[in-house]
Amino acid sequence: MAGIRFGQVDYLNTLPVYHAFEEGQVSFAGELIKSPPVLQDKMFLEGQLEVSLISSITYARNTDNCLILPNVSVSADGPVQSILLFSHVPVTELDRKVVNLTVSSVTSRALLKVLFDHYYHVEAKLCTMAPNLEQMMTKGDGALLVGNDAMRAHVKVKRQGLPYHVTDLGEVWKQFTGERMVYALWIVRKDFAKEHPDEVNALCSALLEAKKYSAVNLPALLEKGRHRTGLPLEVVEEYYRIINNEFTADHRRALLTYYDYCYKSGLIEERVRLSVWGETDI
Ligand SMILES: C=C(O[C@@H]1C=C(C(=O)O)C=C[C@H]1O)C(=O)O
Repeated sequence: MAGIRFGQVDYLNTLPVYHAFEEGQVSFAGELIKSPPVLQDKMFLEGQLEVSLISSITYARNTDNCLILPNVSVSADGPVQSILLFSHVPVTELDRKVVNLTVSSVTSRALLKVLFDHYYHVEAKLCTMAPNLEQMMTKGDGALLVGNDAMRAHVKVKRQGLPYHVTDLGEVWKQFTGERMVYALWIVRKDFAKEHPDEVNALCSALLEAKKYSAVNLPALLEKGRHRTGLPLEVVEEYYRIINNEFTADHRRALLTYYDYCYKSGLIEERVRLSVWGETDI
């Protein structure tokens, strides 16, 4: 019996999927391993995890040994509230300015580049930095933050009345393409899936059960999210109305649109096909 090493990104947007596992309400044959998204991508690619939440762009860059698990993603249809560009000037004035991008993200860094290239027509100098709003804004004209970091920074900007422009990339992407945005996918290593199809099927069922558990136990999920992030309850509530963990035909079309623009911006080398577990011959 193979123990699945199952990667967990400890962000508010993935908690609706992991909550039931953490509570021991739903189980699978293996263990959860927590880390930030970039490290998670690395661990998965190095073979230290069999299944993981992976940034959408990382899947596109590594399709050879990856299969998407069906029915699950991290996405939002329009404003997402956790992929935020803070800037001293309006985005259209960031041409030739320095924008510091969090090291914690991959998909959103590529999304910003796509929007700069194809929507804003802005050529900024993009640097990467640790996710610290103050330092990022001191050393540059803009700062891209994701996940809990972005949400905490936004609360701080509002509370302290900091004079920053705040741009929600999910909202801009929707204005630009009319599509939702798929930020991350749950992926299994193809070689593992080939050898252990029953375990992978069981995990897919467990993921569906886990999502259902969160939906029917929403108050407990909200409380856990609030406690874990220190964010106000109403912010967590609003966020869970926005974050979507499905993976439908609309999500797939939106994801392929994102990959198309990433390709046009030179961020991926080939056009991408989506290989989904249970639908693709391996
Ligand atoms: C929407 C988000 O999705 C996340 C964004 C990621 C990225 O930009 O690479 C990776 C994992 C996701 O959980 C977010 O964190 O705000």
